[in-house]
Amino acid sequence: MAEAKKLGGAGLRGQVAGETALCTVGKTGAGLTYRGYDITDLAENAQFEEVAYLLLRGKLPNQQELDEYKAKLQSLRSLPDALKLVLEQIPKDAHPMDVMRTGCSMLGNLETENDFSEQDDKIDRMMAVFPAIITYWYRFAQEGVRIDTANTESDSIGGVFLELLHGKKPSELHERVMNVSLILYAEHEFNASTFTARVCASTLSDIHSCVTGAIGSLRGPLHGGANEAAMALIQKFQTPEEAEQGLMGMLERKEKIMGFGHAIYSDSDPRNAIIKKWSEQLAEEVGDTVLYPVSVRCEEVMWREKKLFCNADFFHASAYHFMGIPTELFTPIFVMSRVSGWAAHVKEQRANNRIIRPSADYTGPESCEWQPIEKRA
Ligand SMILES: CC(=O)SCCNC(=O)CCNC(=O)[C@H](O)C(C)(C)COP(=O)(O)OP(=O)(O)OC[C@H]1O[C@@H](n2cnc3c(N)ncnc32)[C@H](O)[C@@H]1OP(=O)(O)O
Ligand SMILES: O=C([O-])CC(=O)C(=O)O
Repeated sequence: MAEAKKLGGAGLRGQVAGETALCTVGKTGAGLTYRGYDITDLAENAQFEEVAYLLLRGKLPNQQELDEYKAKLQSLRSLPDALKLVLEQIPKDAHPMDVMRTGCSMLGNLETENDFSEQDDKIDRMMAVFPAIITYWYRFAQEGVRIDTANTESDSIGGVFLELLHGKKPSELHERVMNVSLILYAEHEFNASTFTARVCASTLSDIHSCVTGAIGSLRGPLHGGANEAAMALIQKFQTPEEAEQGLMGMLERKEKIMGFGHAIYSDSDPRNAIIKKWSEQLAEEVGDTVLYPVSVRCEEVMWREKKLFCNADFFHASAYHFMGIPTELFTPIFVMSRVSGWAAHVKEQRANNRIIRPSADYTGPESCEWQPIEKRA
């Protein structure tokens, strides 16, 4: 087992900023658990809804609880007319993460959380309606159609997303891969977007504000946006040899390679092996002879040259692409999943709250003398 990564320096790295019972990340150099369950077991055996229930309600559901939870989510999939109207106003070339942010914020105006006793219902509603928000806007902006988001054959969040996006029930394989992907992305301790949510929660703000802020943090290419950036990278190359040459040049120019490295893991991200396996299977299904081999070569080169490994985002890029998902929708899928983790953290923060307010080392000027405006340079 690898040594734990040496943590220090800027970015609050290595500093404990609170407690959580939700997740461990890289505890022995690798490894990821949600409430004590290993990510590999969850990805192999669970439905995403079971994992969301585990995070949000504190235990794995029994069959009746799972059926009731899924039925509840199914009943909450329709969009309010006022939200549809807002989505229809958003430019067709907007970034879908901005659409998610606006959609979540508008939902908070229409269905405001007035009291924390309402938190579970508000969270269930967000879980149910996020796939509807993004696909309603996308299909309206791209095709001018107004889809009925409440009416689907699929009953899983991943299946509903694919069905609303493509206008037909997905294959079993695609629904399964979406399910695995949503499980892998659901929770990751005090990552940047979750910490954003917790800081917001610590002021006793409402759940929609916490999640809207978290969406903004997830959008950046150093965090969730890396899956889109990884797609842009691998699409540049036609062969593994071209990829090798391209990467060597980027490394020489000291460019960041998106989808590689991690703030906590030292030598692997346990989510990578899982999604890589599914990406390979999807590559076989679509007869791909370019993107998957290019991705594998990128992985080899980065490890050989820099000891940098693929994080969760890298093989998600090819996997999503093989399922016909447009690149700009990759990070919104992360939102559809991570809302479960964010919301679980908000609940945890609220249950034992103190406002999060660290200190800073001051580096500015000392004791300046006041200058009237006419005397200033
Ligand atoms: C789901 C997720 O959010 S996973 C993360 C997704 N983000 C990405 O894939 C973006 C690319 N990766 C990165 O930018 C970084 O690895 C981060 C943001 C994930 C972690 O950042 P840090 O904790 O600061 O990384 P770390 O301390 O390990 O960096 C060590 C060195 O490796 C370099 N490095 C780290 N990742 C990369 C990379 N992907 N490409 C090139 N160089 C890198 C750093 O620049 C640093 O070099 P330096 O010492 O010369 O400055
Ligand atoms: O933990 C992190 O810093 C980033 C990450 O992998 C995640 O949020 O899934």
